[in-house]
Amino acid sequence: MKFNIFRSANGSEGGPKDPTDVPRMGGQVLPHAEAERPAERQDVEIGFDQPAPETPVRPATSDGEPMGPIKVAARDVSVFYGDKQALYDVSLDIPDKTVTAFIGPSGCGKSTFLRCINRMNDTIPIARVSGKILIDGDDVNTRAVDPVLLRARVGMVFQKPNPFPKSIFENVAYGPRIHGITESKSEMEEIVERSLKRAGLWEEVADRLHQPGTGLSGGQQQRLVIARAIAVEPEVILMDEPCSALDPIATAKIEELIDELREQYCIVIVTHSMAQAARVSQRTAFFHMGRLVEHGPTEEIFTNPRERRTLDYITGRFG
Ligand SMILES: Nc1ncnc2c1ncn2[C@@H]1O[C@H](COP(=O)(O)OP(=O)(O)OP(=O)(O)O)[C@@H](O)[C@H]1O
Repeated sequence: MKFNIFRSANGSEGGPKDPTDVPRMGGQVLPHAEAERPAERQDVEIGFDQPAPETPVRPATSDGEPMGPIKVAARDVSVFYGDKQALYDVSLDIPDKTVTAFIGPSGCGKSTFLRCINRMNDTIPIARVSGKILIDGDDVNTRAVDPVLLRARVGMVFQKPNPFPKSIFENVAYGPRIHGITESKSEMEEIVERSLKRAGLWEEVADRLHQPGTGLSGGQQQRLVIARAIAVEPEVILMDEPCSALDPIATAKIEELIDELREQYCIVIVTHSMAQAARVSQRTAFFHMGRLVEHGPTEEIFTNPRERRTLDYITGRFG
């Protein structure tokens, strides 16, 4: 099922049922003040006469492994926090069915750019975004797009696992229920089972679905959060340092899962770990001081970067 992220002409949403009584973003419950911020704040009118990029299948890796068509296209994206500019004219094509890693020193704008993709920057009162983010050619920064529906289409996984204080079952069923994906009990059970299986968690929780999600280990909680995101059938999954709070074994499981999920989704991961970027991604984008310095097949970025700054960063000279 593909969500229609656009509001209908009368202002109601064009997608599935979207109750406004439960503020949430990327599957995460939000304080009301944040969730109720007007969606229109970020609308931008910037000249953009380039069409959405063509979507040929082209190599993702230097040895020619194919990648999917372009899913997310960013054009001249800048972000300001008050008077301070955090991101400068970032243009980047992000392919489908591929893992793209964002790397760069602390404060270079990786998370800021990630949050542009599902309009999470809307939740930061002083943030202002200009430029275009297109998903399958649709500009996400227009009045017509409902950010809540957008965030179902573009799921997000955070650094710290954030299951709801509900049962394992309810954590996963929550999204499909509020989006009106199904009202049938048996269908919901199927969705929950399928999502937990895809997230590699089913075997570990099948016999305790009605126990609290918060009772799971950190790594299991992170896979539960991924199952929750998957349950609403997103097209893009954004991960902001998803393993930084996990031990090496839990990290390995999440990395394995990311590798499996890329067959189906466009995945973008922010990571501080160069080794992780090398292990899980096929494409890498290197940011420095708010600018996208270079991007390309991960292997090329790590073995033969074009820019001196990239070389210095990956060899540990700064960062
Ligand atoms: N909510 C905010 N309010 C004000 N400034 C912010 C906010 N979020 C980020 N910034 C600033 O924007 C810049 C980019 O921050 P961002 O978090 O995107 O970088 P990052 O590369 O993801 O860093 P890290 O790797 O440390 O998470 C930094 O200078 C940061 O201080």
